Amino acid sequence: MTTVVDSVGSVGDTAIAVRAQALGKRYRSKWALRECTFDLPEGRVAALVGANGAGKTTLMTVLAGLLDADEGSAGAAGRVAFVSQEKPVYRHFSAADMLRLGAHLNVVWDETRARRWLARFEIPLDKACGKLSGGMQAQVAFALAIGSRPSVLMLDEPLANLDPLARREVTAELLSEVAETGMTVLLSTHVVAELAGVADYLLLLAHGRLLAGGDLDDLLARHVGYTGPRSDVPPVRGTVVDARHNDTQSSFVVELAEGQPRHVVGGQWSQRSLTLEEYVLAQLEATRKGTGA
Ligand SMILES: Nc1ncnc2c1ncn2[C@@H]1O[C@H](COP(=O)(O)OP(=O)(O)OP(=O)(O)O)[C@@H](O)[C@H]1O
Repeated sequence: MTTVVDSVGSVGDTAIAVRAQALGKRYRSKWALRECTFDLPEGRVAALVGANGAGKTTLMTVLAGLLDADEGSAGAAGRVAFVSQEKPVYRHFSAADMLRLGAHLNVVWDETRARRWLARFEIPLDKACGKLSGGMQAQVAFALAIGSRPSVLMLDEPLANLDPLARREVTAELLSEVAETGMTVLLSTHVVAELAGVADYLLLLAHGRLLAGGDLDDLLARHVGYTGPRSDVPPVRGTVVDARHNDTQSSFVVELAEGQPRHVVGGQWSQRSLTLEEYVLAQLEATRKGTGA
């Protein structure tokens, strides 16, 4: 069971908002999550990514304390709010009714903040939620979560029902909430490209296991793309995450060892930094081929 306490510990000077230790969850005999260990520092915006069925929803549900773990432990510091994929709202309630419910159910309630979110996205207060679009209903669910002033906000695929403009606006609003309140955000998504510049921490799940986790800048700094003449090996030492070849050309994604500098590569090779999406795709592809970590 997730322990919600004032503090779940710190690493050096950094307070930890969410800690998972060897966390495991199974449905009957099938493990959906296994040996999941990470420390998410406070004030971060963490992207939880992975293929369909990787275990993202299971992880969030366990972290939110709505499902018991079968192995290991999890803890979150302070108040946790969780918005599930279904973005639950009562169909016959208006947004204003939902806010009243939020005020009634939450120990801490910030009406101004919740109303500000609804106003920002022009959600009518008096219309029954059942008559709002899917994206608008999602905004009502977000407003409720924001109004509860969580220390840790977990959102399961928050961008799924939203149009491209709304997705950009929601991520921008989340960032400003983080800046104002210092809360920690964990959000799962398949729209990885849109988290560039938003997420600063990554949790990458594959088949229920944590494939990679950590500070996004660190992860991206240690993974480099190389393109050059057809070759079985890359032009640098390191772990090959992904390799692609055609008759004349080879491309590699290489994980450099910690502290290993990026050397200048020979004339026919070029190197480049990866985008978040390229990094995630390379890792997922490697797992699919069975070459990944
Ligand atoms: N209630 C359940 N009963 C049985 N198996 C389940 C249940 N919920 C999830 N699973 C299984 O657990 C695994 C992880 O599912 P989960 O929903 O956590 O993945 P996900 O990464 O969130 O997937 P998606 O991206 O498709 O939402 C899958 O194999 C899924 O079939």
